[in-house]
Amino acid sequence: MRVLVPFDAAEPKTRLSDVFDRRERAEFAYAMLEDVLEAVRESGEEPELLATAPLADERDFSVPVAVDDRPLSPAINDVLAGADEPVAVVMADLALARPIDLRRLVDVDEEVVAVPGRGGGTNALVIRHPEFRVDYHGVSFRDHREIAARIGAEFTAFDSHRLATDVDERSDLVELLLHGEGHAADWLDAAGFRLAETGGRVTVQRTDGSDSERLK
Ligand SMILES: Nc1nc2c(ncn2[C@@H]2O[C@H](COP(=O)(O)OP(=O)(O)OP(=O)(O)O)[C@@H](O)[C@H]2O)c(=O)[nH]1
Ligand SMILES: C[C@H](OP(=O)(O)O)C(=O)O
Repeated sequence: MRVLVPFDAAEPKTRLSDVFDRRERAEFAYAMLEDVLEAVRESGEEPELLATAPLADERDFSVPVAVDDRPLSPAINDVLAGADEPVAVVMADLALARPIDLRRLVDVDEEVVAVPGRGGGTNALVIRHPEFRVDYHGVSFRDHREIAARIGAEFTAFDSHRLATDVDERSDLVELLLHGEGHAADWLDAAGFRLAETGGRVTVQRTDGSDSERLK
C-alpha cells in the first residue's frame, strides 16, 4: 500500500494565526508532520510526503518527498490515476495518531475507508477502488461518501477519536495537550501552553499571557 502524507509547506496552519506567529505555525506544523510520519512508519507502512514546496531549512525526515504545487485534490488524484496498488492518504495534522490506530485503519478491507475529521473534513482515506477520486475541502467527508456511492464502491467510516482529531483551530489544541505524547505535544508544552478551566469547555492558554495579547 502507498501511504501519502500531504503537507502544505508554503503557508501551513493559517487558521492558527490567532494563536501562533508565522514562525511558530511552521515549527508546529513540522512537529505534527514528524509525529504522523513516525506513526505511519511504526505502523509498518512507508510514508511518502506530497508537499506544496520543498521542505524548509532542508529538513530531512528520511522519506521520499514529491513536490506538487497544485491544490490538494488534483495532486492526490494524479497519484490515484497512476496507482496500481491501494493508496492511503493520511493528513499531516493528525498529531494524536498512534501506529496502532493507523494499522487498524489500513487493515479494514473495504474499497473506500474514510476517517471523518472535526467539522466535516476527511482526515484519512484508504482507497482500493480504481475509479475513486478525492474532493477535499468543504464537507469533504459527505462528498467522499457520495463519490463512493456514485461509482458503486463500498464505503466505510472509520471511528477513531485520535484519527478524527485534526489540529486546525485553537480549540483542537485542548485535545493535543490532553492526549498527545509526541513532538507536537512537547512543542506546545515548551511554548508554554496549558489547559485552562474558564467555565464551559476547557480551553488553552499560554502561560506568558502573550496569546491573550494576540487575541485582542
Ligand atoms: N500537498 C498539499 N497538501 C496540502 C494542501 N493544503 C493543505 N495540505 C495539507 O493537507 C492537510 C489538511 O490541510 P488543512 O487542514 O485543510 O489545511 P492546513 O494548511 O493544514 O491549515 P489551514 O491553512 O489552517 O487551512 C494538512 O496535512 C496540510 O498540510 C495543498 O494544497 N497541497
Ligand atoms: C483538507 C480538508 O481539511 P479540513 O479543512 O477539513 O481540515 C478536508 O478534510 O477536506
